[in-house]
Amino acid sequence: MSAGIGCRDLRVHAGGRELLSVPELHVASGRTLAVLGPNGAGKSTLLRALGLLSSHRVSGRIVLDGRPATRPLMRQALAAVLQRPILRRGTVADNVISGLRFRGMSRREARTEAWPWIEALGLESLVGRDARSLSIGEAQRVSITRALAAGPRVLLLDEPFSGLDSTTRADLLADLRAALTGQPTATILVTHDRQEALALAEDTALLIDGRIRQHGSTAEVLDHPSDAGTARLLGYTNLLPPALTGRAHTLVARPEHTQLVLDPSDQTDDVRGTLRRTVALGSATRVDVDTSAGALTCLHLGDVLATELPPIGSDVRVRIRHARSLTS
Ligand SMILES: Nc1ncnc2c1ncn2[C@@H]1O[C@H](COP(=O)(O)OP(=O)(O)OP(=O)(O)O)[C@@H](O)[C@H]1O
Repeated sequence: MSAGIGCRDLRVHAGGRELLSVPELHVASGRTLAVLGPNGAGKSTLLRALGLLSSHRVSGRIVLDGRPATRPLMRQALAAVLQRPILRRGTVADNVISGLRFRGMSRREARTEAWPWIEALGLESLVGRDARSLSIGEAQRVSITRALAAGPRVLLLDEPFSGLDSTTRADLLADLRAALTGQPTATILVTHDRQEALALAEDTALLIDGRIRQHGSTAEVLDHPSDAGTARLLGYTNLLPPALTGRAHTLVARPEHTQLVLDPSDQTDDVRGTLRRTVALGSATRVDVDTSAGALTCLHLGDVLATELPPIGSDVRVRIRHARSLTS
């Protein structure tokens, strides 16, 4: 294997059961992999095992830059950012340079080395602030800057954006992506949010029940669910079996691609069902429809006036504007 981090035949056991089984995975230096999965899928278990940080029973090989990974090698190579930022006492600057100081650099050298990262992550105005006075978004920005300033060969990110509001999260993701570009760092982001995968990672692996179910370029993986489990994870929550569509395979569709037909003169052959409920979501209206083969969720973007919608219990037609075919 080339520069980066990877594993072969990785298995993790705890509490008498297998939590994870990954035959092979490699993240090359300079690339970012998102590990996307639902709660309990084993994402953190995988991250900790790869970083030699696991307290569970782990078997298999972890490879770092083409060599079997050892704890001392990994300690030198690795930086990690967790869901909750853990900052030391002192200023923001003290925190950002702490990784470099730990590696024996003088304070002055460490500040010079860290400054481009402070600029890249937009922390100039906060450097003198007491780290304990920061908001969670600012604190997470500091812990990411600290990790980057240490010049890691491997960066492990365990849901670091999940506690942030959507604007803070989008800004930090964009800044981090720009900061990582051109760096010789293999980055792994654990997340349950496909938008984060899209914003940060060139590659994505879908992890469900401790197994990687799909792996490839992020755009490809997010738009090509292979089975009902991965379809759900990727937001294709409407399942349309052949009985409903007359097609050879089950189709899956996102709610935003599924709409009620509101114009009675539009007579295209659509899926038929009964309107169960409507929910105003502000910028969109959700409409739930019961069909002979299960429920469908429609999402009408923009304002749909209540008067435009048929009454609850009406027979309705549902149009699927974009669907994927499941072959397994
Ligand atoms: N010591 C343990 N003994 C038994 N099972 C465990 C132990 N530690 C973790 N698990 C189980 O391992 C599975 C994977 O946990 P893990 O934290 O890796 O999932 P995750 O994908 O990171 O989930 P989340 O998104 O909720 O953080 C879970 O079902 C969890 O209950």
